Amino acid sequence: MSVGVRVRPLPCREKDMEFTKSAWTWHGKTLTQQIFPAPACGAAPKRSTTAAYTFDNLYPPESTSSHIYDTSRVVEDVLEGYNGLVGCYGQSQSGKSLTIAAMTIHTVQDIFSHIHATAATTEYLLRLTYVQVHDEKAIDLLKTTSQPTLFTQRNLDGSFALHGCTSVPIVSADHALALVETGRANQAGGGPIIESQNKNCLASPVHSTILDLVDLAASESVSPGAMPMNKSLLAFGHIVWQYSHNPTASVPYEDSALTQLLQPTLTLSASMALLCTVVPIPEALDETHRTLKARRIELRLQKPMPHGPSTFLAFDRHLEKLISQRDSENEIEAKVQTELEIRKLRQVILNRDSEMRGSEWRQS
Ligand SMILES: Nc1ncnc2c1ncn2[C@@H]1O[C@H](COP(=O)(O)OP(=O)(O)OP(=O)(O)O)[C@@H](O)[C@H]1O
Repeated sequence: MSVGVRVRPLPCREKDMEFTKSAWTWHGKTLTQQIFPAPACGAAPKRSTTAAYTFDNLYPPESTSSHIYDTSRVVEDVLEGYNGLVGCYGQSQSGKSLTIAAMTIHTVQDIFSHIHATAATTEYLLRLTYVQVHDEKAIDLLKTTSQPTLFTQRNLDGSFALHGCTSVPIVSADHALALVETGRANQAGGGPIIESQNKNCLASPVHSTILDLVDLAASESVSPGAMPMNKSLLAFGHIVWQYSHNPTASVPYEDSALTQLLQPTLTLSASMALLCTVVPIPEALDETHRTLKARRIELRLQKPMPHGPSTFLAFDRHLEKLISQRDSENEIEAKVQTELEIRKLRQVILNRDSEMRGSEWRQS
């Protein structure tokens, strides 16, 4: 997993500019912060100390979002068949939403370029989910009707299944971006589920990969004394900390709604990029110090097992086949039989689009 830091351009406030000149420096992949402890009442000022942090990538204020995207490389891994997670965290107003929005645009554009480039040999079905975690409740941001609140259930194998989550089949990059734009919210995440199969062999396995892009809540919501304490962000941070310090211990996904949702991608077998966003202003020094404690994590990438043929992709393909069979049938009786099969399959697809959709892919 790569951990990168994006330093936001300074807000135009002269006093901050002066302070910052002496408080922050960055060079290569290292950010050095000068810390000025507040003097006790009536006491002489304490001497400042410095703290240096080195990351896989450091993006100074002039870095572009496309450069950040290119260096994170998660989408390349996803297109090779690994699950992936891109998460942004940091203090409020540090650029989390701006960064994740840019990453989303590049991601969907690259996925569709890849789909077009390989369309001769591979068939794809892309679906999009988008969920917000608020007050430990998962809310379906793509649900246009009532009941947007989702619930997770534990499967026998210990994994979590998300029930009733909408996953909309996506036809183009613009379609995906319009959906995300419509539902955008804080502490929200989701992304494409990509199913692919060899076009020339119906019996070949179907590969299914998930990419989650997550805009995490502001890091102040887990600072000492924060009320209410954001349980999901805290649990997410614990898992990341555990991966870097004790990677063989069992992972406490059950601790929060967010970590249950991210179970397929918040794992050492998935490709992960974490981006810490920071604002180099005096008020943010303490918060930034906490944000920057993220450390490099060694992954053990592993592709998810391919599915059998009973997947979304196979349903759609089978429906197309039945329709063309019905249209070319000469016998009226055979036409009716095929029509009945088509209706049955349409019902299955309709059901798939409602209740079980979310849980099916989470179980995969
Ligand atoms: N790299 C950047 N370049 C220019 N402007 C930026 C950059 N990062 C953030 N900003 C600006 O700072 C403001 C806050 O950004 P953004 O909403 O992305 O922060 P956030 O961390 O998601 O905030 P919050 O936690 O409050 O939701 C916005 O006006 C945004 O345009």
